[in-house]
Amino acid sequence: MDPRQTRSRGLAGISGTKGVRMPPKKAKNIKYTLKRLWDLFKSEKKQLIITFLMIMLSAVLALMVPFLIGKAVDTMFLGKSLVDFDNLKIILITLLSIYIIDNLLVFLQEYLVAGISQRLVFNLREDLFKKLQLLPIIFFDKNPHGEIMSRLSNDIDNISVTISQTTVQFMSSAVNILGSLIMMLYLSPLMTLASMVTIPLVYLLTKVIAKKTRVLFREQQETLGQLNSHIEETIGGIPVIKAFNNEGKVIDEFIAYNDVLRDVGLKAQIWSGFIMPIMNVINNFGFSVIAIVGGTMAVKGMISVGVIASFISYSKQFTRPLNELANTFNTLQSGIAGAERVFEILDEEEIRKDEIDAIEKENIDGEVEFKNVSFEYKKGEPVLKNISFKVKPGTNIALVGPTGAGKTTIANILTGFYDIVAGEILIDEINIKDYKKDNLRKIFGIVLQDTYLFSGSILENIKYGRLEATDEEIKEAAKLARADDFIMKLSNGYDTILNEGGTNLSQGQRQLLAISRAILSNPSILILDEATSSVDTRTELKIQEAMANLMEDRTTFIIAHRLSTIKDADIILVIDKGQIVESGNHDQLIQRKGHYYNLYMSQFANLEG
Ligand SMILES: Nc1ncnc2c1ncn2[C@@H]1O[C@H](COP(=O)(O)OP(=O)(O)OP(=O)(O)O)[C@@H](O)[C@H]1O
Repeated sequence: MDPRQTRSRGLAGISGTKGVRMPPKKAKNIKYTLKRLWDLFKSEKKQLIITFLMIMLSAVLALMVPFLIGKAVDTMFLGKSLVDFDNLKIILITLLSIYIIDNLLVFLQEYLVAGISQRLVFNLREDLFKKLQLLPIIFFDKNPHGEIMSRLSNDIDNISVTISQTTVQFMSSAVNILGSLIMMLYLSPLMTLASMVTIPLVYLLTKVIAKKTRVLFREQQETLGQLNSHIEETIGGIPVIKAFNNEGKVIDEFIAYNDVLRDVGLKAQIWSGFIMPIMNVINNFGFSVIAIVGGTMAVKGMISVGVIASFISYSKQFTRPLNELANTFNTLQSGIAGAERVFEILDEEEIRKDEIDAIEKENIDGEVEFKNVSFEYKKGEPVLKNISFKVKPGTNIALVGPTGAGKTTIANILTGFYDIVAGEILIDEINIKDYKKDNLRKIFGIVLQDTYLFSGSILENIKYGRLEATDEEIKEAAKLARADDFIMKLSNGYDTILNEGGTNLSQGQRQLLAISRAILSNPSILILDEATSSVDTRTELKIQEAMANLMEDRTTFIIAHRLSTIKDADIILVIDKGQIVESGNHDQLIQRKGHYYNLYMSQFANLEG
């Protein structure tokens, strides 16, 4: 069976090149990929050696078959009218035993290789998933999530199929080719020479087709990744798609990706499908040459008919693995394409490891200083320029400024989620780079506008703030966060199961849970992204009370949208185009009649009672 057909289930067999954005094709380093794949096999050395020994035994048995067939034929051509039945009986029983043992060995080989392949991809899958946890957030900004998932599922699947189908194939083909060649040479060097005429043809054909299919298989996997990320994005954005009546648009986009996938898939299959028919033609040509040479030799009395029969069998045993190897090469191309994509992620740069002398500080006061900090998400596109400020522990800092100014970015780099390009960020006079990563994470509590909640109970979701917290501590935190009221009104209370993303709660409720989480984690520095969307006044009041509880005695950065929050802040940093354009408290800034004054007049003045 063609191994590629087993893989073409579901979406995994589609692709093409028109209409849809395709990444530029780079010439990949096949040797490097093969070496990495080979390294994976090292842990399975013992099993591989056992498999190889079985394959050798299988091959020796298989090599005896044509020889015995030749002998059986010759029992009938003894020059007398009688057939040598005694001898024939022994030969036939031997042949039967060989067939049985050979098939048993084949079964055992398959069994062993299935184990090897499953263990290898099990490890690879685990390595890849662990790697994802070690990658910086910027990696996930750059790579669509559906595409990453595609590598974890489809590409790993491809590698698994390739390993299980090619390992035995390569070993047995090599042994069989060598063995039959020896037997052919032993039977008739002249006929062996004649049967070799086709080998350069086979070599050329494999090379040309493999080159073509490797590119196509890679293209196919890439398009599949794009299709998956389109699906993922579409499912995630269903409410928006429906609200704006954009079903037709996303369907059209899907069809475009699907078209491309079908075209590339088709091309890959057609090219790899060329191999077998062309091989058959070449083989038949080879057999004709052998028949002519062998026939002539038999007529001249140089060899017996039995030898010709044996020879033809051996030459079949010689060309069959050669054909299979050519075919396996295609499966290998698809596996290599998958492996390249998996290794690409495994080779991504991880978040820096803790230095040996990384600092661990138990009690953080919460003093924060930015010294000439610059930052860019994309090289050459600065988002923050030369930011400097210093705040004492317990200060309440409001970040204000037009949309896109860089307020969220300041929070992002403070937590160490992104590495800065220049300058220093200090917490309690220690550079955040010098802290142990775990320590740094514990310093911060973050409450974003759009809280991420996982599928699971409310209790588990709050517990995310501090995994070792007891149920009592969790409930205490929820009470302080004013979330307890609404939780108790739910039919299952704290055990209520949330959907992925917490979509069965209101936005206000989600934010109260986020505050509960932050209270539970008891951080030294808080980062709050105030919600812009309006919630009902009662919930709003609760959120404000909860936030006030949370902010008490902590250094707090608030990406502020409400006038009351801004007015209460100890310091307002006015950010514009990635720079601090003004700082001070509300009264000072109003008096200055600068940026803040203008912002205040345009956004808030009419709100004041
Ligand atoms: N993950 C990212 N990758 C690349 N660019 C980004 C990323 N996040 C933000 N930016 C860019 O950085 C700039 C600052 O964005 P930031 O989110 O910090 O603004 P903001 O002041 O918080 O805006 P808002 O008030 O709308 O939330 C914007 O131009 C934005 O396009």
